[in-house]
Amino acid sequence: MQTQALQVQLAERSYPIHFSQVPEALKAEIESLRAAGRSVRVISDARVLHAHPSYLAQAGFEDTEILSLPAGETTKSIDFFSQSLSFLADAAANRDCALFAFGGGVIGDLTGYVAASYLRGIDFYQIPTTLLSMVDSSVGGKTGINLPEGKNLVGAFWQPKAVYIDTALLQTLPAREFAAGMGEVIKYGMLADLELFNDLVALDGLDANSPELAAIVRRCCAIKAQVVADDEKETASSGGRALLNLGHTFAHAIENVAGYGQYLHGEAVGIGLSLATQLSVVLGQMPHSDIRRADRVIQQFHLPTRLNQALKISDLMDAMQRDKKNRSGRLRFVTMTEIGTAVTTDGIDSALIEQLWREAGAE
Ligand SMILES: NC(=O)c1ccc[n+]([C@@H]2O[C@H](COP(=O)([O-])OP(=O)(O)OC[C@H]3O[C@@H](n4cnc5c(N)ncnc54)[C@H](O)[C@@H]3O)[C@@H](O)[C@H]2O)c1
Ligand SMILES: O=C(O)C(=O)C[C@@H](O)[C@H](O)[C@H](O)COP(=O)(O)O
Ligand SMILES: [Zn+2]
Repeated sequence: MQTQALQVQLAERSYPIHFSQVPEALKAEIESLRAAGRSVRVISDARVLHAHPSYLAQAGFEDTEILSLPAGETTKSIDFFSQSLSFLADAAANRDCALFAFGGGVIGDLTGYVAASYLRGIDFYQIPTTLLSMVDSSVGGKTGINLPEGKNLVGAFWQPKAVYIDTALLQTLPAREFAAGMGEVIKYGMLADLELFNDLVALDGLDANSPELAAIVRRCCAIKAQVVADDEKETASSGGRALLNLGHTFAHAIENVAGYGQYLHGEAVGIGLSLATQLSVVLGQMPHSDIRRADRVIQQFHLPTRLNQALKISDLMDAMQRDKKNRSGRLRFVTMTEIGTAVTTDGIDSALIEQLWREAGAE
């Protein structure tokens, strides 16, 4: 198994993703920051700190001020953004403050946006603690919070200085959260890596103890690092970073309309991947048999492919109108031409999307 760091290549904003001897590497990082006279602060959530009460101290963070926020999607909000800024301002943190996110995607996205905003930008580091944050959210610098009107509507592209991935932290992750992370793993297979998709199909299951886990996490990070290096701020006129949004036009609408936290992000992505596959089939880009192929793997990892409650189609369509990929008032979707190859697709008839929602259990 490869243990050396991966590099996200972004010229002066390049950074490493560390995978081995993480507590030791973190300790060295903290020592070097402190030796340079810099202050260190951490934002985390109560559940993570409860699950790993001594991890930070062992990784060199003893005597570090830690802001512990409530766990869950509703923490990715203006209120907790404001509270996090006050945490830094109350301590008179300077521009040399290094801010660490210790948690899942909620903490990573929020902390990154706090770092992007405080004093117009301070350094931040990611220590992801969920599968989802290890394979996706800790890499790439999309930071932000939700608004009542839509997911991730406020934020900034702000790259971390380094990412420290320690899969041992996943030992305490609840099974439902592990499954949610698999939503993004399956997404990577479907958008860019048929071999990964087929490897997932062949697995009996996957959990924190599986010998295959470390290589799968690294593979997802490598795909993301490449896509981000090629199109950091999602400005490509087609394809590019937007492809990482496979399934997300549907998923974000579900999360928003059902109420943040009702569906975990990865669960909504499971439904979104199924719908993106159906859309690709209806557009004549993939054979009908791929619907079953996709749904099988999504269900194999304990994720839904249909809604568990009847959301209103009109609300879902409204939420989609606020998707950041849209251009000139027109919806833009990510579809596939085959499993393992994604493309951006514009100009889809909204009646077709409404029909897909209906089949997913909306009304
Ligand atoms: N920035 C990006 O590129 C990107 C990518 C994907 C998802 N996201 C965002 O990430 C968020 C979802 O992240 P998430 O799935 O990590 O959710 P999360 O951060 O809410 O964490 C999930 C739950 O697991 C708990 N937890 C975390 N680590 C634990 C551990 N090791 N042991 C026990 N419990 C633990 C948390 O307290 C929380 O209750 C969404 O807001 C989504 O929009 C962002
Ligand atoms: O990093 C990206 O780019 C992604 O799209 C990764 C997604 O998994 C993630 O959910 C991201 O937060 C979605 O971003 P958004 O721009 O659609 O809000
Ligand atoms: Zn996502």
